[in-house]
Amino acid sequence: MKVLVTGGAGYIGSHIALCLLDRGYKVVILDNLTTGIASNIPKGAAFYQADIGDAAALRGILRDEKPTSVIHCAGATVVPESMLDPVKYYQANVSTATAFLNETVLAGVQNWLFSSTAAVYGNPKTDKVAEDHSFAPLSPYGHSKLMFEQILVDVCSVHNVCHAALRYFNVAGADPQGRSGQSTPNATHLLKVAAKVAVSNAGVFEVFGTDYNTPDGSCVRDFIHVSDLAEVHVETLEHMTKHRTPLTMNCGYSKGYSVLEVLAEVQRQSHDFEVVYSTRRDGDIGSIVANSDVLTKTLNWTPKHNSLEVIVRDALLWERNILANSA
Ligand SMILES: NC(=O)c1ccc[n+]([C@@H]2O[C@H](COP(=O)([O-])OP(=O)(O)OC[C@H]3O[C@@H](n4cnc5c(N)ncnc54)[C@H](O)[C@@H]3O)[C@@H](O)[C@H]2O)c1
Ligand SMILES: O=c1ccn([C@@H]2O[C@H](COP(=O)(O)OP(=O)(O)O[C@H]3O[C@H](CO)[C@H](O)[C@H](O)[C@H]3O)[C@@H](O)[C@H]2O)c(=O)[nH]1
Repeated sequence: MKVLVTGGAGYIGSHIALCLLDRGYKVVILDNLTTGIASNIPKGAAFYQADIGDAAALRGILRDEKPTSVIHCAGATVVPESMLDPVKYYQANVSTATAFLNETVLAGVQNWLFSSTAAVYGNPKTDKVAEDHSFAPLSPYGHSKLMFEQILVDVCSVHNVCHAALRYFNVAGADPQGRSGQSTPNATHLLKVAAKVAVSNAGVFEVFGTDYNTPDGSCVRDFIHVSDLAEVHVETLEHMTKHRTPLTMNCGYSKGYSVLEVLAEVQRQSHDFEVVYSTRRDGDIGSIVANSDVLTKTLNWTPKHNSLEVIVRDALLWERNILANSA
Protein backbone atom coordinates (compact mmCIF):
# COMPACT_ATOMS: atom_id res chain seq x y z
CA MET A 1 0.00 0.00 0.00
CA LYS A 2 1.26 3.47 -0.88
CA VAL A 3 0.57 6.28 1.59
CA LEU A 4 0.74 10.00 0.87
CA VAL A 5 1.84 11.79 4.07
CA THR A 6 1.36 15.56 4.01
CA GLY A 7 3.61 17.40 6.44
CA GLY A 8 6.01 14.44 6.39
CA ALA A 9 8.99 16.75 6.90
CA GLY A 10 7.41 17.95 10.13
CA TYR A 11 7.60 16.59 13.65
CA ILE A 12 4.71 14.12 13.71
CA GLY A 13 4.57 13.40 9.97
CA SER A 14 8.23 12.33 9.87
CA HIS A 15 7.66 9.82 12.70
CA ILE A 16 4.57 8.46 10.90
CA ALA A 17 6.61 8.10 7.71
CA LEU A 18 9.34 6.23 9.61
CA CYS A 19 6.81 3.87 11.15
CA LEU A 20 5.14 3.19 7.79
CA LEU A 21 8.52 2.46 6.16
CA ASP A 22 9.53 0.22 9.10
CA ARG A 23 6.31 -1.75 8.48
CA GLY A 24 6.94 -2.15 4.73
CA TYR A 25 4.65 0.55 3.30
CA LYS A 26 5.62 2.78 0.39
CA VAL A 27 5.62 6.42 1.47
CA VAL A 28 5.25 9.63 -0.51
CA ILE A 29 5.78 12.90 1.35
CA LEU A 30 4.25 16.21 0.30
CA ASP A 31 5.57 19.17 2.27
CA ASN A 32 6.25 22.83 1.51
CA LEU A 33 8.98 23.03 4.20
CA THR A 34 7.47 26.05 5.95
CA THR A 35 7.97 24.55 9.41
CA GLY A 36 9.22 21.16 8.24
CA ILE A 37 12.88 20.37 7.66
CA ALA A 38 14.32 18.38 4.75
CA SER A 39 16.63 16.38 7.04
CA ASN A 40 13.54 14.99 8.83
CA ILE A 41 12.46 13.17 5.68
CA PRO A 42 13.24 9.48 6.12
CA LYS A 43 15.42 7.68 3.60
CA GLY A 44 13.18 5.49 1.49
CA ALA A 45 10.33 8.00 1.20
CA ALA A 46 9.63 9.82 -2.07
CA PHE A 47 9.57 13.56 -1.44
CA TYR A 48 7.79 16.38 -3.26
CA GLN A 49 8.36 19.93 -2.08
CA ALA A 50 5.04 21.60 -2.83
CA ASP A 51 2.10 23.22 -1.12
CA ILE A 52 -0.99 21.06 -0.62
CA GLY A 53 -2.93 23.96 -2.21
CA ASP A 54 -0.91 23.82 -5.44
CA ALA A 55 -3.50 21.99 -7.54
CA ALA A 56 -1.27 21.51 -10.59
CA ALA A 57 1.60 20.02 -8.57
CA LEU A 58 -0.82 17.89 -6.58
CA ARG A 59 -2.55 16.45 -9.66
CA GLY A 60 0.84 15.48 -11.07
CA ILE A 61 1.85 13.74 -7.83
CA LEU A 62 -1.48 11.90 -7.54
CA ARG A 63 -1.29 10.82 -11.20
CA ASP A 64 2.34 9.60 -10.94
CA GLU A 65 2.27 8.05 -7.47
CA LYS A 66 -1.33 6.77 -7.21
CA PRO A 67 -1.45 6.60 -3.39
CA THR A 68 -4.21 4.43 -1.90
CA SER A 69 -4.24 6.34 1.41
CA VAL A 70 -3.65 9.86 2.69
CA ILE A 71 -2.40 10.84 6.14
CA HIS A 72 -2.92 14.58 6.40
CA CYS A 73 -0.60 16.22 8.95
CA ALA A 74 0.20 19.47 7.11
CA GLY A 75 -1.39 22.59 8.49
CA ALA A 76 -1.06 25.55 10.78
CA THR A 77 -0.51 24.18 14.27
CA VAL A 78 0.15 26.75 16.99
CA VAL A 79 -2.70 27.64 19.37
CA PRO A 80 -1.47 31.13 20.47
CA GLU A 81 -0.62 32.12 16.89
CA SER A 82 -4.18 31.25 15.87
CA MET A 83 -5.50 33.77 18.44
CA LEU A 84 -3.53 36.53 16.66
CA ASP A 85 -3.99 35.40 13.05
CA PRO A 86 -7.24 33.43 12.73
CA VAL A 87 -7.44 33.88 8.95
CA LYS A 88 -4.17 31.96 8.52
CA TYR A 89 -5.71 29.05 10.45
CA TYR A 90 -9.06 28.97 8.60
CA GLN A 91 -7.24 29.21 5.26
CA ALA A 92 -4.66 26.52 5.97
CA ASN A 93 -6.78 24.08 7.96
CA VAL A 94 -10.17 24.57 6.29
CA SER A 95 -10.11 26.11 2.79
CA THR A 96 -6.80 24.77 1.51
CA ALA A 97 -7.34 21.45 3.24
CA THR A 98 -10.80 21.09 1.67
CA ALA A 99 -9.47 21.72 -1.84
CA PHE A 100 -6.73 19.16 -1.14
CA LEU A 101 -9.27 16.62 0.14
CA ASN A 102 -11.35 17.09 -2.99
CA GLU A 103 -8.38 16.49 -5.32
CA THR A 104 -7.41 13.32 -3.48
CA VAL A 105 -10.87 11.73 -3.42
CA LEU A 106 -11.36 12.55 -7.10
CA ALA A 107 -8.04 10.80 -7.75
CA GLY A 108 -9.38 7.62 -6.12
CA VAL A 109 -7.71 7.60 -2.67
CA GLN A 110 -9.44 4.95 -0.53
CA ASN A 111 -8.46 5.85 3.06
CA TRP A 112 -8.12 9.29 4.66
CA LEU A 113 -6.55 9.92 8.08
CA PHE A 114 -6.65 13.39 9.57
CA SER A 115 -4.48 14.93 12.32
CA SER A 116 -7.12 16.43 14.58
CA THR A 117 -6.67 17.66 18.11
CA ALA A 118 -7.88 17.68 21.70
CA ALA A 119 -8.35 21.41 21.21
CA VAL A 120 -11.78 20.65 19.62
CA TYR A 121 -13.23 20.03 23.10
CA GLY A 122 -12.36 23.28 24.89
CA ASN A 123 -12.54 23.28 28.68
CA PRO A 124 -13.55 19.76 29.72
CA LYS A 125 -16.69 19.10 31.72
CA THR A 126 -15.37 15.75 32.92
CA ASP A 127 -12.04 14.62 34.41
CA LYS A 128 -11.30 12.66 31.26
CA VAL A 129 -12.63 13.62 27.87
CA ALA A 130 -14.25 10.98 25.68
CA GLU A 131 -14.96 11.40 21.97
CA ASP A 132 -18.65 12.22 22.58
CA HIS A 133 -17.79 15.14 24.90
CA SER A 134 -19.29 18.47 23.76
CA PHE A 135 -17.26 20.75 21.49
CA ALA A 136 -16.34 24.31 22.53
CA PRO A 137 -12.89 25.16 21.11
CA LEU A 138 -11.14 28.08 22.80
CA SER A 139 -9.07 29.03 19.75
CA PRO A 140 -9.42 29.45 15.99
CA TYR A 141 -6.98 26.54 15.74
CA GLY A 142 -9.42 24.23 17.56
CA HIS A 143 -12.37 25.56 15.55
CA SER A 144 -10.56 25.03 12.25
CA LYS A 145 -9.78 21.40 13.11
CA LEU A 146 -13.37 20.72 14.19
CA MET A 147 -14.71 22.24 10.95
CA PHE A 148 -12.45 20.05 8.88
CA GLU A 149 -13.53 16.92 10.78
CA GLN A 150 -17.10 17.59 9.59
CA ILE A 151 -15.99 18.36 6.03
CA LEU A 152 -14.05 15.11 6.00
CA VAL A 153 -17.12 13.10 7.04
CA ASP A 154 -19.34 14.74 4.42
CA VAL A 155 -16.91 14.50 1.50
CA CYS A 156 -15.76 10.96 2.27
CA SER A 157 -19.35 9.73 2.63
CA VAL A 158 -20.23 10.96 -0.87
CA HIS A 159 -17.11 9.40 -2.40
CA ASN A 160 -17.20 6.20 -0.36
CA VAL A 161 -13.79 6.86 1.16
CA CYS A 162 -12.98 5.39 4.60
CA HIS A 163 -11.95 8.17 6.98
CA ALA A 164 -10.50 8.65 10.44
CA ALA A 165 -9.98 11.69 12.64
CA LEU A 166 -7.30 11.15 15.26
CA ARG A 167 -7.58 13.71 18.04
CA TYR A 168 -4.03 14.03 19.35
CA PHE A 169 -3.49 15.24 22.87
CA ASN A 170 0.00 16.66 23.55
CA VAL A 171 2.57 14.98 21.38
CA ALA A 172 6.11 14.89 22.76
CA GLY A 173 9.39 12.96 22.78
CA ALA A 174 11.37 11.76 19.77
CA ASP A 175 12.20 8.58 17.87
CA PRO A 176 14.03 6.38 20.43
CA GLN A 177 16.47 5.38 17.66
CA GLY A 178 17.37 9.06 17.20
CA ARG A 179 16.17 9.23 13.58
CA SER A 180 13.79 12.18 14.04
CA GLY A 181 12.48 14.59 16.63
CA GLN A 182 11.05 18.07 17.10
CA SER A 183 13.40 20.09 14.88
CA THR A 184 11.54 23.34 14.17
CA PRO A 185 13.91 25.91 15.77
CA ASN A 186 11.17 28.25 17.03
CA ALA A 187 8.67 25.56 18.05
CA THR A 188 6.71 26.71 21.10
CA HIS A 189 5.70 23.38 22.65
CA LEU A 190 6.35 22.93 26.34
CA LEU A 191 8.76 20.03 26.16
CA LYS A 192 10.63 21.40 23.15
CA VAL A 193 11.21 24.73 24.86
CA ALA A 194 12.19 23.11 28.17
CA ALA A 195 14.60 20.66 26.50
CA LYS A 196 16.19 23.48 24.52
CA VAL A 197 16.72 25.61 27.64
CA ALA A 198 18.14 22.59 29.47
CA VAL A 199 20.50 21.44 26.73
CA SER A 200 21.68 24.82 25.44
CA ASN A 201 22.25 26.07 28.97
CA ALA A 202 20.80 29.37 27.82
CA GLY A 203 17.55 31.22 28.24
CA VAL A 204 14.80 30.99 30.77
CA PHE A 205 11.72 28.80 30.84
CA GLU A 206 8.48 30.77 31.19
CA VAL A 207 5.49 29.07 32.84
CA PHE A 208 2.25 30.49 31.44
CA GLY A 209 -0.14 30.63 34.37
CA THR A 210 0.00 29.31 37.91
CA ASP A 211 -3.57 30.14 38.93
CA TYR A 212 -5.49 27.40 37.14
CA ASN A 213 -7.87 25.16 39.03
CA THR A 214 -5.36 22.28 39.06
CA PRO A 215 -3.41 20.63 41.91
CA ASP A 216 -0.34 22.89 41.51
CA GLY A 217 -1.99 25.79 39.61
CA SER A 218 -0.22 25.13 36.29
CA CYS A 219 -1.96 23.61 33.23
CA VAL A 220 -2.37 19.85 32.96
CA ARG A 221 -1.90 17.93 29.69
CA ASP A 222 -1.94 14.32 28.51
CA PHE A 223 1.41 13.72 26.78
CA ILE A 224 1.68 10.97 24.17
CA HIS A 225 5.06 9.81 22.85
CA VAL A 226 5.37 10.66 19.17
CA SER A 227 6.51 7.11 18.26
CA ASP A 228 3.43 5.60 19.93
CA LEU A 229 1.28 8.10 18.05
CA ALA A 230 2.98 7.15 14.78
CA GLU A 231 2.22 3.50 15.44
CA VAL A 232 -1.43 4.39 16.10
CA HIS A 233 -1.64 5.78 12.55
CA VAL A 234 -0.38 2.57 11.00
CA GLU A 235 -2.70 0.44 13.16
CA THR A 236 -5.62 2.73 12.27
CA LEU A 237 -4.85 2.41 8.58
CA GLU A 238 -4.79 -1.36 8.90
CA HIS A 239 -8.10 -1.33 10.77
CA MET A 240 -9.66 0.89 8.07
CA THR A 241 -8.41 -1.34 5.28
CA LYS A 242 -9.80 -4.44 6.98
CA HIS A 243 -13.12 -3.15 8.37
CA ARG A 244 -13.92 -0.11 6.17
CA THR A 245 -15.48 1.70 9.14
CA PRO A 246 -14.95 5.40 9.90
CA LEU A 247 -13.13 6.17 13.16
CA THR A 248 -12.81 9.13 15.50
CA MET A 249 -10.35 8.47 18.31
CA ASN A 250 -8.62 10.35 21.08
CA CYS A 251 -4.87 9.76 21.13
CA GLY A 252 -3.49 10.09 24.63
CA TYR A 253 -2.60 7.89 27.60
CA SER A 254 -5.49 8.93 29.89
CA LYS A 255 -2.95 10.38 32.34
CA GLY A 256 -2.31 14.04 33.00
CA TYR A 257 0.89 15.83 34.05
CA SER A 258 1.14 19.49 35.00
CA VAL A 259 3.55 21.91 33.39
CA LEU A 260 5.47 22.04 36.69
CA GLU A 261 5.69 18.23 36.85
CA VAL A 262 7.10 18.11 33.33
CA LEU A 263 9.64 20.82 34.19
CA ALA A 264 10.69 18.95 37.32
CA GLU A 265 11.31 15.79 35.25
CA VAL A 266 13.33 17.72 32.65
CA GLN A 267 15.43 19.27 35.43
CA ARG A 268 15.86 15.87 37.14
CA GLN A 269 17.27 14.43 33.89
CA SER A 270 19.42 17.49 33.12
CA HIS A 271 20.07 20.28 35.64
CA ASP A 272 18.30 23.16 37.33
CA PHE A 273 17.66 26.01 34.92
CA GLU A 274 15.95 29.33 35.45
CA VAL A 275 12.16 29.32 35.48
CA VAL A 276 9.94 32.40 35.55
CA TYR A 277 6.24 32.39 36.33
CA SER A 278 4.04 34.61 34.21
CA THR A 279 0.40 35.14 33.38
CA ARG A 280 -1.90 32.81 31.45
CA ARG A 281 -1.41 32.41 27.69
CA ASP A 282 -4.47 33.28 25.55
CA GLY A 283 -6.38 30.26 24.27
CA ASP A 284 -4.96 27.78 26.81
CA ILE A 285 -7.22 25.11 28.32
CA GLY A 286 -6.59 24.67 32.07
CA SER A 287 -6.58 20.89 32.17
CA ILE A 288 -7.31 18.28 29.54
CA VAL A 289 -6.78 14.52 29.75
CA ALA A 290 -8.01 11.91 27.28
CA ASN A 291 -10.32 9.03 27.85
CA SER A 292 -8.51 6.78 25.37
CA ASP A 293 -10.66 3.65 25.72
CA VAL A 294 -11.91 3.84 22.12
CA LEU A 295 -8.34 3.84 20.83
CA THR A 296 -7.03 0.98 22.96
CA LYS A 297 -10.14 -1.19 22.49
CA THR A 298 -10.73 -0.59 18.77
CA LEU A 299 -7.13 -1.25 17.81
CA ASN A 300 -6.42 -3.65 20.67
CA TRP A 301 -3.39 -1.42 21.12
CA THR A 302 -0.89 -1.16 23.98
CA PRO A 303 1.49 1.82 24.05
CA LYS A 304 5.22 1.12 24.29
CA HIS A 305 6.58 4.46 25.52
CA ASN A 306 3.94 5.63 27.98
CA SER A 307 6.00 7.17 30.75
CA LEU A 308 6.94 10.78 31.34
CA GLU A 309 10.50 9.64 32.08
CA VAL A 310 10.85 8.07 28.62
CA ILE A 311 9.19 10.99 26.83
CA VAL A 312 11.54 13.48 28.53
CA ARG A 313 14.57 11.20 27.97
CA ASP A 314 13.90 11.03 24.23
CA ALA A 315 13.17 14.76 23.93
CA LEU A 316 16.48 15.56 25.65
CA LEU A 317 18.36 13.02 23.53
CA TRP A 318 17.06 14.66 20.36
CA GLU A 319 17.86 18.17 21.59
CA ARG A 320 21.42 17.06 22.39
CA ASN A 321 21.68 15.63 18.83
CA ILE A 322 20.60 18.98 17.39
CA LEU A 323 23.18 20.82 19.49
CA ALA A 324 25.97 18.36 18.58
CA ASN A 325 25.16 18.61 14.86
CA SER A 326 25.10 22.40 14.93
CA ALA A 327 28.48 22.66 16.66
N1 LIG B 1 2.29 18.70 18.08
C1 LIG B 1 1.17 18.45 18.77
O1 LIG B 1 1.19 18.30 20.01
C2 LIG B 1 -0.14 18.30 18.03
C3 LIG B 1 -1.30 18.04 18.78
C4 LIG B 1 -2.51 17.88 18.11
C5 LIG B 1 -2.57 17.95 16.71
N2 LIG B 1 -1.45 18.22 16.01
C6 LIG B 1 -1.56 18.27 14.55
O2 LIG B 1 -0.62 17.37 13.97
C7 LIG B 1 -0.19 17.85 12.69
C8 LIG B 1 1.31 17.85 12.63
O3 LIG B 1 1.80 18.73 13.64
P1 LIG B 1 3.37 18.87 13.94
O4 LIG B 1 3.50 19.14 15.38
O5 LIG B 1 4.12 17.73 13.33
O6 LIG B 1 3.69 20.22 13.16
P2 LIG B 1 4.91 20.58 12.18
O7 LIG B 1 4.84 22.05 11.98
O8 LIG B 1 6.17 19.99 12.66
O9 LIG B 1 4.49 19.83 10.84
C9 LIG B 1 3.64 20.37 9.89
C10 LIG B 1 4.26 20.11 8.52
O10 LIG B 1 3.37 20.51 7.49
C11 LIG B 1 4.10 21.26 6.52
N3 LIG B 1 3.11 22.16 5.90
C12 LIG B 1 2.41 23.15 6.52
N4 LIG B 1 1.56 23.70 5.65
C13 LIG B 1 1.73 23.07 4.46
C14 LIG B 1 1.13 23.20 3.18
N5 LIG B 1 0.19 24.12 2.92
N6 LIG B 1 1.53 22.36 2.19
C15 LIG B 1 2.49 21.44 2.42
N7 LIG B 1 3.08 21.27 3.61
C16 LIG B 1 2.72 22.07 4.62
C17 LIG B 1 5.19 21.96 7.30
O11 LIG B 1 6.29 22.35 6.50
C18 LIG B 1 5.56 20.88 8.31
O12 LIG B 1 6.54 20.02 7.79
C19 LIG B 1 -0.82 19.24 12.54
O13 LIG B 1 -1.97 19.12 11.72
C20 LIG B 1 -1.20 19.62 13.96
O14 LIG B 1 -2.30 20.51 14.00
C21 LIG B 1 -0.24 18.40 16.62
O1 LIG C 1 7.13 27.87 27.02
C1 LIG C 1 6.07 27.32 27.37
C2 LIG C 1 5.32 26.49 26.52
C3 LIG C 1 4.14 25.95 27.00
N1 LIG C 1 3.73 26.19 28.26
C4 LIG C 1 2.47 25.60 28.75
O2 LIG C 1 2.49 24.20 28.51
C5 LIG C 1 1.19 23.74 28.20
C6 LIG C 1 1.22 23.01 26.87
O3 LIG C 1 1.49 23.95 25.84
P1 LIG C 1 1.97 23.54 24.38
O4 LIG C 1 2.20 24.79 23.61
O5 LIG C 1 3.08 22.56 24.47
O6 LIG C 1 0.73 22.73 23.80
P2 LIG C 1 -0.81 23.13 23.69
O7 LIG C 1 -1.53 22.34 24.76
O8 LIG C 1 -1.02 24.59 23.64
O9 LIG C 1 -1.16 22.61 22.24
C7 LIG C 1 -0.73 21.33 21.74
O10 LIG C 1 -1.72 20.40 21.97
C8 LIG C 1 -2.97 20.77 21.49
C9 LIG C 1 -3.87 19.63 21.81
O11 LIG C 1 -4.19 19.65 23.18
C10 LIG C 1 -2.91 21.17 20.01
O12 LIG C 1 -3.36 20.26 19.13
C11 LIG C 1 -1.63 21.81 19.51
O13 LIG C 1 -1.36 21.57 18.13
C12 LIG C 1 -0.45 21.44 20.26
O14 LIG C 1 0.54 22.41 20.04
C13 LIG C 1 0.28 24.99 28.16
O15 LIG C 1 -0.36 25.10 29.39
C14 LIG C 1 1.25 26.14 28.00
O16 LIG C 1 0.80 27.35 28.56
C15 LIG C 1 4.45 27.00 29.12
O17 LIG C 1 4.06 27.22 30.27
N2 LIG C 1 5.61 27.55 28.64
